Amino acid sequence: MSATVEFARMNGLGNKILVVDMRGRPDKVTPAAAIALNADPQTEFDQIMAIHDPKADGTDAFIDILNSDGSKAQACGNGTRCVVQALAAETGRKAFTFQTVAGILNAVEHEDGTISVDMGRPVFDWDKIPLVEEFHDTSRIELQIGPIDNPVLHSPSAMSMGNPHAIFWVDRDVMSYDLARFGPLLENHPMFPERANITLAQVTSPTSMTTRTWERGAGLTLACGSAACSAAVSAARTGRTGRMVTINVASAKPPATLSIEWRERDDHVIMTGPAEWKWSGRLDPSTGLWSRDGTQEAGAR
Ligand SMILES: N[C@@H](CCC[C@H](N)C(=O)O)C(=O)O
Repeated sequence: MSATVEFARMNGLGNKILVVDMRGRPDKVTPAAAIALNADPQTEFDQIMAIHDPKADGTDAFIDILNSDGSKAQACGNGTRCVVQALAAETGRKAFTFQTVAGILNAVEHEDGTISVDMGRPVFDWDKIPLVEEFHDTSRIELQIGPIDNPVLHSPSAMSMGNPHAIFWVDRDVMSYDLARFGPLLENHPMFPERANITLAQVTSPTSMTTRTWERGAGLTLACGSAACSAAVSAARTGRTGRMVTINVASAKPPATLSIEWRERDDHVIMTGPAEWKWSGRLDPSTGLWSRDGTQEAGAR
């Protein structure tokens, strides 16, 4: 293996994250490397968060985000917390400013180890989410799945949290829906020209809800931070909750919650939750060949 970089296998509430240190290099983690890493049970992941040298004044790093199918994502809330934890452990610093293709993100690690990320402002314009069809009100768009006269899921709230989301409101346990079946149909529905992350949300009180997400480019994951933010914003926008909610991410491992505030004063969405380091290794960003620190264990390719 040549030209390797350090990476950490991390857990963002069940979201499987690889944080890859690409600082000081001009190249990128290739889609082929991402697909190869995801094909190995030991390194399979939902997102790669590749840390690059900063491109803009006042930022600490540029973060390139890849889904497990090799496609690019514009935002990843759970992965951003993992990046903060990795850089905080390395530098002793607590506050960071990142740039992604979607804009600037500020984040801070708290004394109790939880991490808050300012995910920026939600976007509701139909052509910026984007949707293929004009909707004056994207808080309830015409889209349904299942029998026409008795749809299983219908009328989602659509928005962008840097990346496209559709939130379907359900009134029973989110685990009781066959999201593995409906997810791919909805992710790739013609309504979403750039595909979409698909979330089921059950509001359980004016300050709490449970979510479950089929992620664009990654499929059924155990948690999705930007989806949790989108569900919180959409719930407040439609009068289902207030602007501060606790999200029980239905499949989170270990069970955990995210706190989301859609801040009134500046319209920004603040997500707070945990991140967990699992193990470290080195990988080749062009091929995905990898090895684990402290063992002879290595990717088979
Ligand atoms: N798991 C992420 C979201 C990942 C990006 C998504 N799959 C996309 O393509 O938009 C999160 O925690 O936000």
